[in-house]
Amino acid sequence: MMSSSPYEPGRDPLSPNCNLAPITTELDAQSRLIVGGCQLSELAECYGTPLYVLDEATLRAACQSYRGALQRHYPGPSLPIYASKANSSLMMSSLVASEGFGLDVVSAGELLTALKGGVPGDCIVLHGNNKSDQELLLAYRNGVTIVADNQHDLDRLSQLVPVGADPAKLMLRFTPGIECHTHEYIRTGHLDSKFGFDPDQLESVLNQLLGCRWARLTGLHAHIGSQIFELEPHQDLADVMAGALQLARRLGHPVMDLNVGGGLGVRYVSSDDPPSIDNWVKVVAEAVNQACRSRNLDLPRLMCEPGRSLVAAAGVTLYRVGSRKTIPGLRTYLSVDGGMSDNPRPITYQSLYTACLADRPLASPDETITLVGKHCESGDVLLKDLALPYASSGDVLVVFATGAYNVSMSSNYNRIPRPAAVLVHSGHSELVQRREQPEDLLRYDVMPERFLALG
Ligand SMILES: Cc1ncc(COP(=O)(O)O)c(C=O)c1O
Ligand SMILES: N[C@@H](CCCC[NH3+])C(=O)O
Repeated sequence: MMSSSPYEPGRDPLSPNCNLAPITTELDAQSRLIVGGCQLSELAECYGTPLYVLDEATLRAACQSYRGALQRHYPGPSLPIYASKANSSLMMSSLVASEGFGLDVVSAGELLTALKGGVPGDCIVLHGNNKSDQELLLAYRNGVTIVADNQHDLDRLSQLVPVGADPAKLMLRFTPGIECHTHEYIRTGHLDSKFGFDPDQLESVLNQLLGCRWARLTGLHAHIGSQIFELEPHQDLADVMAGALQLARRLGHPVMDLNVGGGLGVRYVSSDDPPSIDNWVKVVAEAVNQACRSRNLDLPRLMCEPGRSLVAAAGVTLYRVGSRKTIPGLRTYLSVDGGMSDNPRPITYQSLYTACLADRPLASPDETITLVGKHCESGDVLLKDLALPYASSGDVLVVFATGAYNVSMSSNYNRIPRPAAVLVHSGHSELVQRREQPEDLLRYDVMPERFLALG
């Protein structure tokens, strides 16, 4: 049996998305795993489990790779924007802002988190295919750019912006009609998508916005999907978007922003081999540059919206091993103290992960187990066919690359409290999200009075 250790020294520290583990991962003298200078099993002891751990150096390395690559490969202005749906918190908002990033939000909750985390309103864009009036107003009042996804957005905004007041800053999202290979739930660029205007509608929407006082069109947006390893669809997108930019300018909109979305994939298992951040940016930047030059267009400000590739590799989740059940000749189930409520990706997208024991990452495996959570659901499987040294109750197990779309998609299924999250850096750990307690889950329950009267 092969060891499934994610400890891969020497992989690309400049492109965290190409690594299984955070870039600061190392072993101590007893071959126990250390991340950000902190021993993982000590973090589990100190903060309890399940525990989300985020490595600050990995987060900053990913941000700096995007920024550096945009500056190197794109001759015009640029602004990377963090897609905060991947992992939204006050700390993340503050960290990406300090790295010169803007931020993309899709709800009032994410928007408040960005603003309170210190991201200036004019560096935030609001997405969403069904924005509420409250969300539109909160965005408008804070100078946030609103990405109009459909006619409903335009109709509502035209009512909400006070007559004579500053116009809302608007981008138009359209579906570019580009297919890519990823799970069907996370594809967005094909025509049969709930997001964005149909490309055939673009001209009439652009005409509709000409001369309107309540909106100023600043840019165009498209996003083709998530966890994509191919580069060609992004090149095709650049060409489609440059065509749309040409149309908008010809019709009289002095549009300066071109937002090509996110989508760069990450390495979850050793067979995954995504492009590096530098390569992705280079291909996108060159394609936009070339598509604009061939149409004689002044270069727009290039915006991109990475989510997963910025945070996935920075995160690991720590669990404690609990019960085991062996069905002779069939399978051994090993249970941990979390599961589909803290990581719904395996049950939602059949996503694969890599895991090992925190204190024995290099030990030879003794058995192949199925790693399951504690939820009342047979599909609550975190990893199938995981080769591990024999794990006893109480051992700390690490699942890698959980920084993206784990805490942000977590739930309280079975009334299980959400885990705490800590940030690690140079041997220090800081709490960035408190652990929920069972009592917290009752906070919004209301017992109807007539039930109380029944005693
Ligand atoms: C509009 C938009 N921008 C950016 C992203 C971020 O994508 P990713 O996490 O794949 O980089 C998404 C998610 O797919 C999205 O819907
Ligand atoms: N939640 C998805 C990605 C969705 C991207 C948002 N449009 C995932 O975990 O892969």
